Amino acid sequence: MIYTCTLNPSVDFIIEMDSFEIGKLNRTKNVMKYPGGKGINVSRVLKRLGVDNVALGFIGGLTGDFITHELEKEQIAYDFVNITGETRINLKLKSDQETEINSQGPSISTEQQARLLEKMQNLRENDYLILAGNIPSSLPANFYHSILKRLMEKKVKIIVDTSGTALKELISCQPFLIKPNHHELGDLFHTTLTSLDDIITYGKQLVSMGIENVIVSMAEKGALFFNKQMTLFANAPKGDVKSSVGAGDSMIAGFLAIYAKEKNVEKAFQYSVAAGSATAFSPNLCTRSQVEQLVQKIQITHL
Ligand SMILES: Nc1ncnc2c1ncn2[C@@H]1O[C@H](COP(=O)(O)OP(=O)(O)OP(=O)(O)O)[C@@H](O)[C@H]1O
Ligand SMILES: O=P(O)(O)OC[C@@]1(O)O[C@H](CO)[C@@H](O)[C@@H]1O
Repeated sequence: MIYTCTLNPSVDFIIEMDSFEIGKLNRTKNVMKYPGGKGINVSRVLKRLGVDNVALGFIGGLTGDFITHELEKEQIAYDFVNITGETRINLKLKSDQETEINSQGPSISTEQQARLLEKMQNLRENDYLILAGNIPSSLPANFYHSILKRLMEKKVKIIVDTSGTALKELISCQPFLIKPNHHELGDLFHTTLTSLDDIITYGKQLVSMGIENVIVSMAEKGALFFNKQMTLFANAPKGDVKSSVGAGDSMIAGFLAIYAKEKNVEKAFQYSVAAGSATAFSPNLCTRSQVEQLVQKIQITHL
């Protein structure tokens, strides 16, 4: 089974405006709200790609009810820990540019933390667990690390999509897959990566440090894939970007949707880039038919 974990889910409130001026009265053209948070996005895209999965994490209040209701409509299984606080609302402003305002989120008690860790004890060998998003400030900074340590010996395949210190300390636990973007890859090594050659050097370094598979996304410049056997480059198709929110999450879902069934990393990587771009070209997350239309446009080059 595939599990996603979202420590700090959100209701993503999307506001479209013809123009947006700070300090002025702005009127909306369109507003939409979606269940969000990185793991929840992965769950939603996986389901659209025909892959059953279970969403884990913390949820609370009326905003939490909205999320579970939407997941039920999409027939996505979940097993959240209920918290007393209210799940956050994140604002995504779309005019000529995209502006995001992500809230801090509710605090989570030690008892609630323990309940999530307990649920994770049910995971078994060859299950996949996606840990996606930043760790909220009310949780210990090493919360992901504690999860990985518990699940490593059970041979659960762990996918991590986070950044900064949380990502750095997980490298030694040798996750199955990580997906930094090229800025996050540079941050890991305290540098700024400007050329493809630099990105390749540091991507390969992560594999030599024990990470099985690494995808480095580079927005409209495409993506790179690294493992012990191969280094691949994929172009990103051209299109009209509607919202890049969830593009990275869709890449993870796209990769796993193929890998979990076929164990073919090259095909999984191609599908991953198609899913990322299909989401960038959609107002919210991609659909299966959008991904399948784009996948033929993604060329994979062995480097
Ligand atoms: N402008 C774009 N044109 C085409 N594809 C894009 C564009 N922006 C993003 N993508 C697709 O989405 C993938 C992920 O994008 P990006 O590198 O921005 O990831 P990210 O920083 O994790 O994204 P996010 O945090 O917005 O989810 C890219 O590899 C590409 O396939
Ligand atoms: O505040 P975090 O946890 O870093 O990011 C949360 C978030 O921006 O990430 C998702 C897109 O990847 C959105 O659905 C959500 O609002």
